[in-house]
Amino acid sequence: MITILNDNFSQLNTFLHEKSFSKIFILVDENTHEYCLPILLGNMETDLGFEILEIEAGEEMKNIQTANQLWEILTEMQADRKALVINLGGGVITDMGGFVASTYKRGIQFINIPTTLLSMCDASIGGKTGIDLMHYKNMVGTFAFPEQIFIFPKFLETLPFKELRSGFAEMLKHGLIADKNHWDQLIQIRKLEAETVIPHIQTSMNIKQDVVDKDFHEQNIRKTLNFGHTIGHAVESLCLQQGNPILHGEAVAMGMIAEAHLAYLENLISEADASVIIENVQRYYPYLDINDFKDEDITALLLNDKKNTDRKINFSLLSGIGSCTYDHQCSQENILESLSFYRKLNNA
Ligand SMILES: NC(=O)c1ccc[n+]([C@@H]2O[C@H](COP(=O)([O-])OP(=O)(O)OC[C@H]3O[C@@H](n4cnc5c(N)ncnc54)[C@H](O)[C@@H]3O)[C@@H](O)[C@H]2O)c1
Ligand SMILES: O=C(O)C(=O)C[C@@H](O)[C@H](O)[C@H](O)COP(=O)(O)O
Ligand SMILES: [Zn+2]
Repeated sequence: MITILNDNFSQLNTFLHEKSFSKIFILVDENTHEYCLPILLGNMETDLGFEILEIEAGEEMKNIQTANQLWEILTEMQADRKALVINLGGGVITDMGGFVASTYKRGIQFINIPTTLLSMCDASIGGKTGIDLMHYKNMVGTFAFPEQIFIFPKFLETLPFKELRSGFAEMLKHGLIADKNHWDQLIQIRKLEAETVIPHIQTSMNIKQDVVDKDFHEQNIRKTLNFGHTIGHAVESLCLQQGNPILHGEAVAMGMIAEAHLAYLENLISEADASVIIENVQRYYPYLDINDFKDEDITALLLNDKKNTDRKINFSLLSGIGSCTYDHQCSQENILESLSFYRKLNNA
């Protein structure tokens, strides 16, 4: 269940009061420790004891070493099966905290309190938890629902612009795959800031939740939430491998541009729709230089995508603005042409 919190966090307090947890473990990174934890602790009313678990910020921390440290700390602190993990942070924290909680002692309960735009609209919802393996994105993980998701949009007031823009990419994706009206509303936004995006969070969350409700384990329609991610994750992985990580939403924005062109090449959308999508995504995101990446290296990562079957790359591609297909296999020629198209945008 998703709840938008009042200023005094009363719904969270009721939740903590009604359940019989033994202890609370609050997972934060260094930034959510500084900016969000004081707000949570200032409003949280409970007799339960709590501990703060802090990790460094960033995608590079979303790995087995961090998970192992957290499992060890929970063990040393004698967290039992009635302990509650509160994930207070962005997608790295909700992915990591959900993964650690859903595997520790074969699963303890956790809640998500997302603090980035990306985690409010996307990562905190839907129960995908996980960590990266080497530079491969989200290769190890679980499907595990949080007990609750509590949204407090005012957390966005301290979020850096680049992070806000990263989350906006997933919102644009939600519009493109499922709701043209949402897309149309979003592209009216001239200046990305907390104030201009907050009114659109609820719609974006609902789109994600609706898709997940229909297909929790990603057997069919949930694959549409991966639009932009087949190429986007490959590029994000290569940047991670080089020790030069980019933000997830930046990779998704790049991936949506390349995959919009790919949908056109595969005769799924018109050239006019592809142009509208590409031009609008470009308005928000600076060009991401992929010239250092060879086609073979990108293709090798595409061949490891989680949506693949029988060694075939299954794309989730738009069939219009507001609709999306999945399990679409493209010609190798068109895949390479979509990368080449993206590279040329630099000089356009
Ligand atoms: N599970 C899913 O369904 C899902 C969906 C989308 C993305 N993801 C994953 O989410 C991750 C990206 O999430 P993200 O963009 O939230 O990144 P993130 O968790 O790294 O947070 C971004 C940055 O913002 C800081 N921050 C967070 N809240 C803040 C606040 N209120 N004020 C100031 N600083 C704050 C963080 O410390 C961090 O430096 C990726 O690993 C991606 O793969 C998962
Ligand atoms: O929830 C989903 O399903 C998504 O695909 C949402 C994506 O935005 C998100 O990045 C997700 O973590 C990608 O999942 P993956 O299975 O491709 O790793
Ligand atoms: Zn994503």
